[in-house]
Amino acid sequence: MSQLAYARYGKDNIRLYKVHKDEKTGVQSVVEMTVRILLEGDIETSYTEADNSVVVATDTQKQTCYILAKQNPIDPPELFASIVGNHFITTYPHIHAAHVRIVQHRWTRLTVDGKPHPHSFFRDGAETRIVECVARDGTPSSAGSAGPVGVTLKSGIDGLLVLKSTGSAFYGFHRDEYTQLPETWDRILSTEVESRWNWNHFAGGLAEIKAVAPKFNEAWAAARKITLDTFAKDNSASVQNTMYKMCDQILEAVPAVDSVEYSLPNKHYFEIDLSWHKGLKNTGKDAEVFAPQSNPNGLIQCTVSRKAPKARL
Ligand SMILES: O=c1[nH]c(=O)c2[nH]c(=O)[nH]c2[nH]1
Repeated sequence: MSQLAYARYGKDNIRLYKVHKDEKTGVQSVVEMTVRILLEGDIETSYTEADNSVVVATDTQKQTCYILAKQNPIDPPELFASIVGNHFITTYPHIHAAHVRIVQHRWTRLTVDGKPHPHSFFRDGAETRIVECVARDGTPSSAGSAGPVGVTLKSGIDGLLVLKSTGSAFYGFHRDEYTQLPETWDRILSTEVESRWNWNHFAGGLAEIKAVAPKFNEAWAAARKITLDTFAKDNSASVQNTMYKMCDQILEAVPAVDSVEYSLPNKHYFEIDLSWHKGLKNTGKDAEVFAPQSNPNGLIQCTVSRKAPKARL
């Protein structure tokens, strides 16, 4: 008659903050994140037969997250996500996969009287750092997905809002009887960056991830710098071309990453013709006052992977 085709459950929106206190210097460092844990495994009977004996309560998952945060570093978030995921698949024989998503929020150290303040921070924007981790013991779940043993990691950036007031063009695009958009050689370009970089699979699981842990912050810093520098410096022919250049450079900079994804809304700023008012010039090279648009917006996406090596004949 019916069968359970998909089943995952867990705790979402676990808010977590950890402070590191350097007793010698008095300098404190803070990390704040929001965690989602979803478990898969032999949990079908909890849905179909009201059998709660297979349920690791979502409250237990939340408590575990706090305990693991106390016992382990939570930075880099890729490592902490893997520690949490690994815990669930190694502690419970019937749990075969743990999906852990971390959103890390910004707390940037304040500069006061020209010096970094030892314990005060500010939120310098809505940008977040993202980690999506899947830890698997290799056993397929009764109602869920299957995948290789080990840990799969995806890292990224969300909510990084950028704008350039020139240095962007869009011309030469296909024209037909449906086309109204004029070509432009100078436009405003604004987007809210959503990017992801997919790490080579960690078949060695947590031990392998611990061994390369410093790479994750380096990769995040490189991806962020490449994104911002390319956005600023590229004489953009289109969102498509600029985002491809970003992907290409991240693949070059981080050898352990095998693909990079971007999803970029094109946040339009429309020129306003004010010539009806005393002949005011506000279009083309005279454009100064624009109308920012909320929607609709363009949405440009791509995934760029490494070229497969040529097959030998
Ligand atoms: O960079 C752009 N890419 C497009 O595909 C597109 N389409 C559009 O109307 N404006 C733009 N800009």
